[in-house]
Amino acid sequence: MTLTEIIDYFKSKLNLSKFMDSLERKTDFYDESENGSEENGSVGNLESIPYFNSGNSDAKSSNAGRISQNKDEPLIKLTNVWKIYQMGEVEFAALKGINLEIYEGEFLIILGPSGSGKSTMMNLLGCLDIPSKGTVCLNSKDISELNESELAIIRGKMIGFIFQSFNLLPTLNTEENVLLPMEFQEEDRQLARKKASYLLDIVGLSNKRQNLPSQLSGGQRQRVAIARSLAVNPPIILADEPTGNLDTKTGYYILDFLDELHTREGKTIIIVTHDVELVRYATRVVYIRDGEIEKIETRTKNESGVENEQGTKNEANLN
Ligand SMILES: Nc1ncnc2c1ncn2[C@@H]1O[C@H](COP(=O)(O)OP(=O)(O)OP(=O)(O)O)[C@@H](O)[C@H]1O
Repeated sequence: MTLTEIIDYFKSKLNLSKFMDSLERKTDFYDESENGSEENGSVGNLESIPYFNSGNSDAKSSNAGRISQNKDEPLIKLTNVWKIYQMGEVEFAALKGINLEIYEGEFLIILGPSGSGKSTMMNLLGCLDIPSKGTVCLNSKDISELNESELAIIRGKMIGFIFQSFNLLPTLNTEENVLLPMEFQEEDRQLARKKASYLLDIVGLSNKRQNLPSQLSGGQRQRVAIARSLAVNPPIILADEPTGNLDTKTGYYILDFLDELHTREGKTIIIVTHDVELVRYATRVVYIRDGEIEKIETRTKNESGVENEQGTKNEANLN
């Protein structure tokens, strides 16, 4: 296949109208599952299972995946956060006194050059690491006070990760990679398979369920990673350079996809990137440099004009 053919293939598979249709079919899917479960009696109480139980095609108004009791409380709050790496005798401060509040429903881009501390920040936001100083609160819980298994549970339920390198398990096929987080959450196997099948349909990979990651293109791997990140219906999607290893066109399909998740599903999307082009998707952009926040801008999506935190309309400095 030539590159153009691959892109055309993605276009046909990952088109937004199909995605919309899939979302709208969500209720039907759920109803079918529920009926099925009644017939065979093998599936548990579906009302307790997120993602497919909105019962309303307007997922945003359905509280699907909602975690904050109070929408005015930040979902994630960083207070005077420092991350200091120890290299023998030498200390290096990768983050220096970061204060940031992230609210449910934001599409936040954390933008900075190489070495500015983006991945360090992502690790803290995703509860993959704890700060050296200061506090990171997720849904008003200080993550430093949680033990490793509590952190793992919180991560599993609340955050879907999309990594630049996809982080798929090479020995598992497409479907098994998507099933993995559901297995960690000990979901019913039969329902998990239905969800995996549905998610692979959404991302246009139903015909690749048996393929190993090595038998997929970069864009397809990233779509598996997205399906996997959605498996447990996390309210937050955290992506580290999600388009970093993709060609431009495929990258935009992935971003449009995340954009739909934000708009249609009300997901909180957080992307760390060095790519200034991505700010067009953001409702807020946090610029970081040398471990510090340089400035924060509030944006109206898809407009070049932006507002800063004080509400003053500026032109974004895109350089
Ligand atoms: N484990 C570590 N030990 C020591 N220094 C580290 C460690 N991890 C990161 N650093 C340093 O912290 C700084 C920030 O690193 P980080 O990976 O967060 O940057 P980044 O903005 O994600 O960079 P890139 O875009 O190149 O991935 C860098 O100077 C890096 O060298």
